[in-house]
Parts: sequence; structure tokens; C-alpha cells
Amino acid sequence: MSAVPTFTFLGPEGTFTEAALMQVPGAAHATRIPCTNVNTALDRVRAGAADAAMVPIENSVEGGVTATLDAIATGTELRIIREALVPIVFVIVARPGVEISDIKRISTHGHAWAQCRLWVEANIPNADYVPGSSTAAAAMGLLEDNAHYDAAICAPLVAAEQPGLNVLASNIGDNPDAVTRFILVSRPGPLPERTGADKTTVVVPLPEDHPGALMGILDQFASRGVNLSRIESRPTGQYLGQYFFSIDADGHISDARVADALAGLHRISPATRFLGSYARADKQAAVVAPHTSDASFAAAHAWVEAILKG
Ligand SMILES: O=C(O)C(=O)Cc1ccccc1
Repeated sequence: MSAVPTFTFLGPEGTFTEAALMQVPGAAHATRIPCTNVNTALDRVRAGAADAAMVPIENSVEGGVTATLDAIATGTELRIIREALVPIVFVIVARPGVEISDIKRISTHGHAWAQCRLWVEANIPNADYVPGSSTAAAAMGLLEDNAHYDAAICAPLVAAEQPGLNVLASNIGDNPDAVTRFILVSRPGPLPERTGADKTTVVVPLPEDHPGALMGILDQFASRGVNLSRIESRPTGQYLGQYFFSIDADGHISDARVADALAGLHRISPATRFLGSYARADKQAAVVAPHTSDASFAAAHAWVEAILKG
């Protein structure tokens, strides 16, 4: 990465993604380029116009962010080099003078809308949803002369910094403990070092006409004592019934058990894509059974070598 790195992120300023980016050491002094969607943020990295992109990947209420899962699974290869967790708190804002009872149309990011369902149903049951490219974009759109919605759901910080916006209700998320996970994505390069509390992300296309392929994929992890923290299936978009799995596994590819599991995946599904090994944001070390430790793998390989040498 250059002396003053350039980061793209799902913007504009005030998104939860920007809050995630600000957790990266040096981000405050870096060049930060807001993008209106995840694909643009990633494509700028692919094109060499930015060093890395911060994008949302998963939240504790709604699950995977499909735009991100799909964008990193295809196209020129990228690597996840870091993750960040952001607690998510929502407010609903409107122009001064607008009351909750006046609201007919609400804009926000799709994941924010999905996380405020109960509050909206209880308080503005007939409101229509206007999709927004991000929570902050929806809030800022209210300040435009021809805004075609009456309220936006966004982060408290956006509202606090905009005198033209009134907070009508706070903490409107259905789950007070909601957390979103973001990833920092760069072009392939040296891997982040193993910390002992790491995560590895892979994309595994499900081989066709191969009965038990999913079982075979899962067995690569299970038989080597590698715990999974996320597994999602996504359609490849090519034809009905063709899927890939996006998987997060505990551990680093330099852990023997993880390397061995990935090699097994490659045998079952040669188009398996390695998306990175990086430190876990929660610093929780993996639990490693004695028979899946590096030492145990080394001893087993040495035993086979000795037999082959005769
Ligand atoms: O729109 C934003 O602010 C984002 O960063 C995307 C998002 C939306 C809702 C929850 C978490 C992230």
C-alpha cells in the first residue's frame, strides 16, 4: 500500500461503512473515496485506482449482503485483508416541520429497512419503501428540493451533523444488539500474517452432477477440525440450479488443518476461489483439537515420507 493509501467505501460520508473504514489504522489521514455502490468501490480497487475498499458483508439480523458476496465471488480476483464490526443503531429523520403522522414514504438502504420492520409496522404501518443506495444517501436526499420521500432511516451521526434534519425517533432497530461485519478488500498480494485468531474466506462452486458434493465440501472442514462461522449458497446467475457456497472458516491458510481443508476443496471443486486469511475482529482464537494441530499434521506427513523412502 502507498504511503498515503486510497480507500473506497460505500458512501457518502456518514454511512456505517465509513464508520467501519475509520477503524482501520491510518484511515483518518488516507484518501477516502465514497462510492454509490459496492461494485464501483471494488472495481476501483481492481483497476488500481484505490488500494482497498471497505464494504459490508454480513449482519447479525439480515445475514449476508448479497451484493458483496456476489461481487467478490466473480470477476478479477480480490483478497480480504481485514474485517471490522460496527454496532448498528438507527434513527428516523425528516425535514423540520414533518411529523411521524405526515410520513408516507421512507428511504434507506435495504438492510436498514429490513432491520427496522417492527418499528415501521407499529408506527407508520402504511409507509412505502423507497430503496436508497445507503442510509446516508437517503438522509442527504431529504435535503434536495425535489425529494420524493418524507423520511429516511440512517445512523445517529448523520442526523447530528445535519441541521436540516430532525430526529423523529431513535433506536428504531428491531434488535438492539445488531452488528454488521465489514471487509477491507485489496488486490491479491502478501497475506496478512497469522495471528492465532484468524478467519479464512473461500468461494466454492458446487460441482454439478456430483451426488453428495455438498457433504464432500463440508467434510473437508469437519474432518480437519475446522469450524465454520458462515456458509451461504448463492446462485451463480448462469442458469437455474447452479450455486456457489461462500464460506468463512476459523483459522489461517498457514494453519496446516486449514491448508489441508482448502487443498481438499480444490480437489472436489477446482474453481474454488481463495478470498483471504485475515485477523478476526473479535480476536477469538480457534479451538484446535490435538490431532489437527500443525505438529500433528507435520508428524503425519513425516510418517508417510518415511514409508515412501523405505
Ligand atoms: O447504508 C449504510 O450506511 C451502509 O453502510 C450499509 C448498511 C446498511 C444497514 C446496515 C449496515 C450497513
